[in-house]
Amino acid sequence: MPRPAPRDVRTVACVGAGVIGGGWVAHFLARGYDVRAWDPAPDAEARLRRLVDAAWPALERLGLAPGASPTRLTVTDTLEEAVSEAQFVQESAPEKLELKRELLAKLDAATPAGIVIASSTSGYPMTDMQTEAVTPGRLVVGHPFNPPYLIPLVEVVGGEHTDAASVEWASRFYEVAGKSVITMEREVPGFIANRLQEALWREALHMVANGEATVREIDRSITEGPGLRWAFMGPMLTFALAGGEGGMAHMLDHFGPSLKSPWTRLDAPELDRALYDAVVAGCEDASDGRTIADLVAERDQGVIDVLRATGRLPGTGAR
Ligand SMILES: NC(=O)C1=CN([C@@H]2O[C@H](COP(=O)(O)OP(=O)(O)OC[C@H]3O[C@@H](n4cnc5c(N)ncnc54)[C@H](O)[C@@H]3O)[C@@H](O)[C@H]2O)C=CC1
Ligand SMILES: C[N+](C)(C)CC(=O)CC(=O)[O-]
Repeated sequence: MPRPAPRDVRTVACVGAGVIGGGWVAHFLARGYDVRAWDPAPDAEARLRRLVDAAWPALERLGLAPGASPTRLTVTDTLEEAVSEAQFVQESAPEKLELKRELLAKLDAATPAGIVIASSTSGYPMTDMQTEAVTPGRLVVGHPFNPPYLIPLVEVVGGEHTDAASVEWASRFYEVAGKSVITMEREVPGFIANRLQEALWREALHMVANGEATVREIDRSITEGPGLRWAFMGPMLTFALAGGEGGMAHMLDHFGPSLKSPWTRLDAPELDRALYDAVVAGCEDASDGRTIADLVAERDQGVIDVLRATGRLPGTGAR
């Protein structure tokens, strides 16, 4: 099967169907693709269909592509059946390097020649994952954000043995499929957004471990503060405005020295039992009795509201 033009893709395979694989399945179904999914867990199909059913009301509110339907999902018994007729493959298996290496090699062997295979990895460079594949030139990273059916961004990057044409094809395909793409020129562990998120997360864990802030305060500090700005203006331009009429130059002259202040801690905290328990208990407390399903519905509505308010609601994806 030759590599189709991105616009001509009709069938997508999703391998690994947990939180992210399931989210990709929901996204591709809503965009009008036929989706073939495989996951080795015995309860995977029931879990996946529950996830799609829970996401569908939000996707209907956003607007479905013509012909989009959950009935266009086929869950297969084997990996080979999932990918044998796929025109694009999205891998979303657990974040374990050896597992990713073996799985990507299996996918490479089972997927028709030339078809692009993307990994959802949240941090491994493709160079480290493509070591066992016979044709690594078509393997790319396509890093999504949870839930992939609502958050537009995908970070796309190849490894040392990836063809530039595969990276370009994947970027174009994701755009056709309704995503907002950053195509990275070079590999950076954690890509762009996770490198930033992890810095914030690391400091949050330090604060919980040291009793400096509660989970609830940490979350409010973002949702009532910088998070409101970040939904439409990133941290760079936001800080340029901190320099008043002098813009970023004045901001750097004024606040640059504070980069060396003790707020910036470079080492990750030890994730020991006490910190683990404090973070889990803090999240339970901050949930105020809401279940995970309640929080998912609340998050989905919140993301839709923000996209709508900032004029970024995606189109229905008619191709
Ligand atoms: N959870 C998140 O917020 C995000 C996760 N990711 C990435 O997505 C990938 C999947 O993560 P999650 O969905 O969170 O994990 P998950 O644990 O929810 O799902 C993983 C799924 O993979 C299945 N699986 C296990 N072994 C497998 C194999 N050999 N082949 C295929 N599937 C297999 C499991 O049965 C499970 O359903 C990881 O690479 C992760 O780094 C990326 C962005 C966000
Ligand atoms: C927690 N995580 C590192 C797996 C998160 C991501 O990779 C992206 C996201 O959804 O924030």
